[in-house]
Amino acid sequence: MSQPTEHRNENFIKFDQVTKRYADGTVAVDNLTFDVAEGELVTLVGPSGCGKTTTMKMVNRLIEPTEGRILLDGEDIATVDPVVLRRRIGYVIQQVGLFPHKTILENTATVPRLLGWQKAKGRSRAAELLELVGLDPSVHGDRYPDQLSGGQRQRVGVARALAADPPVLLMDEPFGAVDPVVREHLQNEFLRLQAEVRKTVLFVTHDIEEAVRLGDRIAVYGSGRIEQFDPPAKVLGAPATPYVADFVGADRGLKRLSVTPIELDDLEQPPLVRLDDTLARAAEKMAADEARWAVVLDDRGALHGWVSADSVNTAGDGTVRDRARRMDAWLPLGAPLKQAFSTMLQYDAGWVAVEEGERFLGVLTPAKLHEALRRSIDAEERAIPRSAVELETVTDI
Ligand SMILES: Nc1ncnc2c1ncn2[C@@H]1O[C@H](COP(=O)(O)OP(=O)(O)OP(=O)(O)O)[C@@H](O)[C@H]1O
Repeated sequence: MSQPTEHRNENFIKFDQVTKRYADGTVAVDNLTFDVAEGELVTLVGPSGCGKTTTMKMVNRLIEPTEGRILLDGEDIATVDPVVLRRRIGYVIQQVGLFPHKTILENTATVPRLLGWQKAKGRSRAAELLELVGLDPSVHGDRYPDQLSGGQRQRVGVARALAADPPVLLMDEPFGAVDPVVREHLQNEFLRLQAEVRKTVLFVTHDIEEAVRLGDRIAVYGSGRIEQFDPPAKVLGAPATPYVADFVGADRGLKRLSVTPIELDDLEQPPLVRLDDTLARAAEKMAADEARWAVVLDDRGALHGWVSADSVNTAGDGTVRDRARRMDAWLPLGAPLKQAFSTMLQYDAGWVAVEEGERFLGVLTPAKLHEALRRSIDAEERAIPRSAVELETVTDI
């Protein structure tokens, strides 16, 4: 199902000077030009009435442009029969529109059945899809839509849109009607799913947090126009216009936490001791670094926990194993800073260990996290690597 990225078409969906003027004269979309790469997830974000839905519905020809062309994989969609076109495009909307008198399995198999698949093949494909979106077909498959929660119904909507394996997905506020906790859950699941199926996705939302979390790139809409079309970190770090800065909000520094990865240069290197080291040896290492604690690694070099200088100094003979405390707060390199921050809070810890595979790389402290965030903003504005940013002052927390 996945597309080989090396052959990725950089303009899989192409908007070429597209304008939509409704009969009453409203210009919903004004001379829009942008490209979406194959396998890319682009979020369209902006206030109500700015033209996001109109943009999206022109792709599956529910709305026809007044001027300009839209190309899908090089083909002008105006020349394609809309019914044929829509088979290549999955469509997920907020009010999922499941058939109330059909079971979940039958609902999911709707498109394969329309395409003339055998019933058994359609059902097995539907079961596969339900599993993919996190619903157990043996539990939920024979239920009816009103026997599912709102979040579960949205998942069925996604499964149904994927059923005929279309290369393109259009999603119009698909998670807009569920509460924030369920929404975050659905977003994470959708990201996991997208990593697997690699569809080319246009995703409409009015929620900047959602746009940032999901998009490979974000199109920030003003009235009928795109004000900025960039990756999330760039939109947050270097808003192209005062309008975008205002739209992404004063707390954009905070939002950046979720799109800024932990890098090797962000890590501190506390003294390292092994479980089998003697306490005397551990005390020596910490004294040499004037450190109040050391990270404890197990025999394989993976994180075991930590040991404090106090507990080592006051002990007699023995090994670190006797005094070490377990520490489960660790993250992989590249995890977002936001995850590091919430892990620190969850474990009430002054640091988190960062690993690659099972190899311990160093620790991230609150001061380093703050520094990484400041560097990333500066780096984005000046288009230089984060490690190249010189900070004038670094606040110790
Ligand atoms: N059929 C129509 N006739 C006239 N004007 C329309 C029609 N459909 C939409 N519009 C207008 O076009 C503009 C863009 O609408 P659109 O639905 O694309 O916006 P949107 O960004 O998706 O908004 P929302 O987030 O509220 O769904 C709005 O001013 C809207 O009132």
